[in-house]
Amino acid sequence: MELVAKEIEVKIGKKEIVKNISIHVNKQQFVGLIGPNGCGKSTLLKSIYKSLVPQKGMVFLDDLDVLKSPEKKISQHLGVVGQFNEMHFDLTVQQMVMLGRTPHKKMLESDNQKDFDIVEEALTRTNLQAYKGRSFLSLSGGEKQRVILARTIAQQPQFMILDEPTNHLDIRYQIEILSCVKSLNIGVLAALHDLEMAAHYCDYLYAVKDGEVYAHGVPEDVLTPETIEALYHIKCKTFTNPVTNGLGFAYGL
Ligand SMILES: Nc1ncnc2c1ncn2[C@@H]1O[C@H](COP(=O)(O)OP(=O)(O)OP(=O)(O)O)[C@@H](O)[C@H]1O
Repeated sequence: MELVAKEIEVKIGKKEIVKNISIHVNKQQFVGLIGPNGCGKSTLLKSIYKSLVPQKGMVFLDDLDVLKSPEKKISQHLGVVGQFNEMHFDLTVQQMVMLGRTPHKKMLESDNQKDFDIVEEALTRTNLQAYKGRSFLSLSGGEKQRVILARTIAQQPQFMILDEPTNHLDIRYQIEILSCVKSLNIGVLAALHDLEMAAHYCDYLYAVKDGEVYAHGVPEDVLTPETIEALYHIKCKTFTNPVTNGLGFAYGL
């Protein structure tokens, strides 16, 4: 299975936010979207997961036409961890994660042992076992973020879209969450701000600037000082991070 977005265009009012962007995510590939605040990453992701209707373009999961298919059908294959997770009613953490099973169930079908086992595994993967009975609304921002990821894991999608999944998370949890997502071995499309994390976890990157793809390729080819300087209007040097042995970045104005 592959996730393909073709020639997506989004205009809000008179402003062109996404200009003819195409994205390809292969089975089990971790693809990152990078770019400065306001360049259009969230808008592009929203138009791929149907939270927003693009003026032009197509989205396919193999031959499933995402923009024309019912929500439930799409949710059986595609999970989303959005940027804002506000809720107005309260559930326990376990009940929240159980919601991830909904796309696989018939109307009013009750939760069975398999569902409970899947929820347990999702809670374990996200380090949330101890929070099972807690009220979702009482959690911190970072804890809520992990619950939303657990819910999406319980959905068992073949593809996941994540909009800045490490927002709210401390450094350890940023690493844990991205490692957890990577270990799922599914196709991933994630907007990321941390370039070292993007270099470490992504197989392929799209760099977006002013609503257009400025560069794309493997992280070593995209994350050059020249491209980073052009994207963020800063000075940048790259080096080998002595702790991770991966790509490191030094920035300045
Ligand atoms: N509903 C809207 N009405 C007007 N402008 C909008 C709307 N939604 C998004 N925009 C504008 O579109 C541009 C792109 O926003 P978007 O949220 O896609 O950027 P982003 O790359 O995800 O940014 P960030 O890194 O800050 O999350 C911004 O200038 C934003 O103000």
